Amino acid sequence: MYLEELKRTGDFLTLTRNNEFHLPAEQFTLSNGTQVDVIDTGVIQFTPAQYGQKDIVLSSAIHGNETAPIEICDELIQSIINEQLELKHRVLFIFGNPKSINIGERFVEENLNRLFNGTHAQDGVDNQERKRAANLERYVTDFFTSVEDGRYRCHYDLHTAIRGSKNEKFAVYPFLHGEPWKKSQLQFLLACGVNTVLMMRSAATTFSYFSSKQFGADAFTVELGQVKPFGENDMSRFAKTKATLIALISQEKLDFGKFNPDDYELFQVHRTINRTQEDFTFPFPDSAENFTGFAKGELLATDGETRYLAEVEGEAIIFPNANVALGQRALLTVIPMEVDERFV
Ligand SMILES: O=C(O)CCC(=O)N[C@@H](CCC(=O)O)C(=O)O
Ligand SMILES: [Zn+2]
Repeated sequence: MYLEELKRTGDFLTLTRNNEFHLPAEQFTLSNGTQVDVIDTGVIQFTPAQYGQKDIVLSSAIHGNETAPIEICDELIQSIINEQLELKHRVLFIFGNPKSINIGERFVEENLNRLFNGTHAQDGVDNQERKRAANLERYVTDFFTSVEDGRYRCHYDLHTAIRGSKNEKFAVYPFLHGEPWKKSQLQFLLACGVNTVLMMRSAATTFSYFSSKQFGADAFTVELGQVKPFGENDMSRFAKTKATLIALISQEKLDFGKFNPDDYELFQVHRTINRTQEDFTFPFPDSAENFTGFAKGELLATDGETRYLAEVEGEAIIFPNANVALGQRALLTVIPMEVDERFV
């Protein structure tokens, strides 16, 4: 039904926004031999006739108001369908939460990025975001497992942060359960304009953790700047990211040259502070940026009767959000770390 329009315009984002919850699967082949599979609303897979060793997932709009990554992926999808960009590898694009894009909000009923790794099936709750998390898990599983074993897998889940950040772009490296972090991934992120990486130290319910844990994918949550409405993003700030993503999907191999540890600012998570009480506050204003450091003993947050004080000099705040649901993460704190033997 919708195929002729999609073939003509390549505008999968509009098609997705016009079908908030479901789109019937369809398939067609580009004249360059790439097979296009629309799997559901917001989910489209490209399979070149002769594909290389990489299986690549690029997701955006897991939070609907984080528009810059949506615009980047929209442009990439259009150039693939319009045949200006030819792929070397299998690629799955995902616009996570179409309805939340349309209402310009982080989520509709429940934060989609807290529902992966099976959390969508817990507590007897049912809503569209839970259904979507279950479906997205299934689509990613099919994408990674419908080809032979032993292929290279990666998943970049693209976001923007609610607050400004001292380090404008940064990535979250999901907990690897003791496996080493990869210098080549730091190099890829640097080429995307992301020199700052946070190492998580525990399991999570995020999309990137799901792909990392379940499929051994090189997976990251990538924060590309601050949340802005459509049309207000300065796309020149994402030029390196877009160029590197294009290189990833259209070139056999990427060459980053020699690894230099001085190119990076690395942090490890010091602790996670959850909101457990209605009365949860921060002592700092909404203008306080991610990566702001606090002196040892300074107040970081108050959760009911509990006062959280900085435990180490320079403990820095990431993603402070006093409005999260009870039981959810309201703040991460991080401390600097160096490249050492745990990186390969
Ligand atoms: O700026 C904020 O407060 C949140 C930005 C955002 O959506 N971040 C992700 C990070 C996911 C991760 O920890 O890997 C999120 O909170 O879901
Ligand atoms: Zn987000």
